[in-house]
Amino acid sequence: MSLEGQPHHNAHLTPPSVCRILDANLDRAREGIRIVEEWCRFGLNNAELTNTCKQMRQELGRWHSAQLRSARNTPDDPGVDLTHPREERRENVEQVLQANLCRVEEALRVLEEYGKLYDPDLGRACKQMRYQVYTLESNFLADQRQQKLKQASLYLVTSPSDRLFEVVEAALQGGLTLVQYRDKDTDDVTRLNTAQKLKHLCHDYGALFILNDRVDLALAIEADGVHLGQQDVPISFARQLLGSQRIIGRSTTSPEEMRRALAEGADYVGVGPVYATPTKQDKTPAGLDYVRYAAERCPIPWFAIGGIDMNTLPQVFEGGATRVAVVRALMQAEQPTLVTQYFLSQLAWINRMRRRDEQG
Ligand SMILES: Cc1ncc(COP(=O)(O)OP(=O)(O)O)c(N)n1
Ligand SMILES: Cc1nc(C(=O)O)sc1CCOP(=O)(O)O
Ligand SMILES: [Mg+2]
Repeated sequence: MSLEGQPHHNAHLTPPSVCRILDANLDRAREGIRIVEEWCRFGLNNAELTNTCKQMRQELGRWHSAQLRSARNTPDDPGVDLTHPREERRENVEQVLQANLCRVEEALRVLEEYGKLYDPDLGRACKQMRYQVYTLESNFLADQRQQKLKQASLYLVTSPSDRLFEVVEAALQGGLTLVQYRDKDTDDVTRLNTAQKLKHLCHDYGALFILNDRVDLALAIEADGVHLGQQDVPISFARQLLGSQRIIGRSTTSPEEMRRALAEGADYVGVGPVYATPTKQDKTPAGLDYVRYAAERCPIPWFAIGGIDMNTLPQVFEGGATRVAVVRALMQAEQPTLVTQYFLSQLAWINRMRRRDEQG
């Protein structure tokens, strides 16, 4: 496009069929961006992402000249009635967004290639926008992950079990939104396969999937993040490999460990063990005093962990916890869906109470 906003001087020589392709894909890209923009605005309340979308829509609008619009010939378009059953089913917001980001990327790629026949600047602009969409997609994913982390109040840390998938799925059906795969005793092939399957299961329910200890495997299976203890690799090392888009959690047992985890950029911390637990026998309990400390001082999401079950939950609440992580309470539950629902309802209640107290 020239400085005066006029298309390239060869534009009028562009064949009508190419103009039709450009017209259809300008529409497709703008519609897709609009769908994503609505979520950035109303779902995420994120002004920066909303603005990026808006600017892209406006730029595409500027390219949609009268010449391209007049090439439209909907009655003769054989693609109008073609749909795929997969396009008609969307299970959750993420699927809507994924599908539309994909649609936008494809449309921009088409515009980039055919656009060169209309005006080389259109090809260049669309290439740039395509990269912007990739960046948007990863910022967006990161934002979604952080939102989900903030909203999660119950965290299931798994233990080896013949019912592993059954229990995790039952808990997801009960509303669980955060799962960590933890198996200290198996081999890497099994760990990798299990992690892969669990990730898909969690994502089918819109839940986050975190891997315990292993940054390499988390990267390989594109997990949402990794959980690292004091004896695991440093957060800085994990951050270098995983980037800023993924979640890194850190176990802490004392104010000093919490201070370091915060300074190192952890996204959340484990606070415990609150009580002695057979699941982690070698760790001395930090007790409720440390829970109270976290309640007063921790500015990021923190999960009380260690010996938490339906009986100890009220004391943990009294200590100020609003999020808990459990192993046995769910892994050994006969009815994990019901137990999840019980925990979630208690956590929702305590969170309501805390918010009410904060508001005075
Ligand atoms: C949520 C959460 N908190 C703490 C831990 C414990 O991590 P770590 O100290 O590295 O011990 P292992 O789990 O690796 O035995 C956790 N996994 N999750
Ligand atoms: C894995 C783990 N980490 C802890 C910590 O304090 O860092 S306590 C713990 C085990 C928690 O198991 P349960 O819910 O069965 O008591
Ligand atoms: Mg560990």
